[in-house]
Amino acid sequence: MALTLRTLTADDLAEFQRVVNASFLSDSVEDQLERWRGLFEPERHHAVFDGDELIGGGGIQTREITLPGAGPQPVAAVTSVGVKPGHRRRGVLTRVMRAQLHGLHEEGREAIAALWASEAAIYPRFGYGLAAEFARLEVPRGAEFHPGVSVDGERLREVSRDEAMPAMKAVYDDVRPGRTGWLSRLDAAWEHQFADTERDRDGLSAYHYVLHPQGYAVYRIKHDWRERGPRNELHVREIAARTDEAYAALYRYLLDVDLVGEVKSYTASDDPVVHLLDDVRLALRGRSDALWVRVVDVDRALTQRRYNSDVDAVLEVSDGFCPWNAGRWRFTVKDGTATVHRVDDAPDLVLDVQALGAAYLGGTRLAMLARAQRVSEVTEGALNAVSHALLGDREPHCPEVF
Ligand SMILES: CC(=O)SCCNC(=O)CCNC(=O)[C@H](O)C(C)(C)COP(=O)(O)OP(=O)(O)OC[C@H]1O[C@@H](n2cnc3c(N)ncnc32)[C@H](O)[C@@H]1OP(=O)(O)O
Repeated sequence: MALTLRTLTADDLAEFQRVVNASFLSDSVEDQLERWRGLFEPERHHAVFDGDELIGGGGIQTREITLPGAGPQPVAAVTSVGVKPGHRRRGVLTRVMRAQLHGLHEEGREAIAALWASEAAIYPRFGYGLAAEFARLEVPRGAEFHPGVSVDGERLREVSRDEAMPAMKAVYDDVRPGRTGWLSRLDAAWEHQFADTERDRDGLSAYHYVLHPQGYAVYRIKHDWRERGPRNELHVREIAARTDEAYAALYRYLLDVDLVGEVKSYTASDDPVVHLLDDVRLALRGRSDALWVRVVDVDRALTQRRYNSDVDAVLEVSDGFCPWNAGRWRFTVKDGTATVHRVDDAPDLVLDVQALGAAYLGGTRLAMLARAQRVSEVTEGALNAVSHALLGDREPHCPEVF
């Protein structure tokens, strides 16, 4: 039987979530459904049917993402992608990806899409490039800061979720416009991110909420009591602060919690805590892929962020999945602002749209991608010039999996 694709209605949520949960090898539970409902935009979700049977699909959340120098801008936040076991490798995902990306282009909606990938091999074929990584950090309890660190001496308090939430939202919204990769969060997204049922805890404690007048931290404890003394782990879920002093104060608090052996976090790859420490080697660190970005429309995407330096170069872009992007584009930056026009001129750089997505948030260097044979320089000097223009002041970071 031929497969069909359509957008969803509110009534489809339960079945859609069952299929997506099953695809992730998870059970479906009712309270989870209610949590999803607040984030569910049925008309932005596509599903594929085999006859009457929903066999797979994927969705978009309407969000903003902070871009280098340009603050929050629209992003199609791609989520809940899954295909029923037994119906894989029949092209279901490909149909959903096409409906999403071609739809965004045809309707002139978001100029970029972004996602977290369950497996890194899935999305490059659809033009997604690795734009942001996260760092895994482990710092032993009590690790000292270097002598020049100033913490502001404000009292930090552990409070209830109800007291913490409004303060957290206020801090987050103040900090977000300056943090490349951070997403807008509706109340439903906050509820989802900080849901705290027994199942969400995965054997760890409930969330602890720490407030500072200029910031907050949320953590769980993983118990580990040993004969030689407690080695409990403190897992940081999120930390944000309006000032560097408040950030240091929050970290100092976390590093001094009694009965803890190790403080663990998944954080920005340039989290300053490493350099707050007197002995930087005390911070064990690793990196993994986080946010993948897809440039939907080259011209609209490149003009909606700002740049580090002036440049004028012709980019020859290949794009097998979204052919309207393929061809030569003159990319000119003056005083941080770009203009982008289709041209027939000879190219200075040749690259795939995937490389453009990877470099788009200012973290992944085009010059490095050239060494990985993903970008070719035609005109000497063009590579370093464009690469430098794209770089951001901070590493992009996405503090939530959506
Ligand atoms: C943003 C998110 O939600 S990420 C979550 C993604 N979902 C999951 O990981 C859940 C478990 N996996 C699944 O549900 C499915 O296997 C999916 C969604 C990953 C793929 O769905 P399918 O319908 O089987 O993909 P489809 O048939 O369109 O495959 C397209 C191409 O991608 C390849 N591909 C598909 N899945 C994978 C994978 N996991 N790893 C590598 N390649 C893959 C296929 O081989 C195919 O290649 P081809 O065009 O050269 O033949």
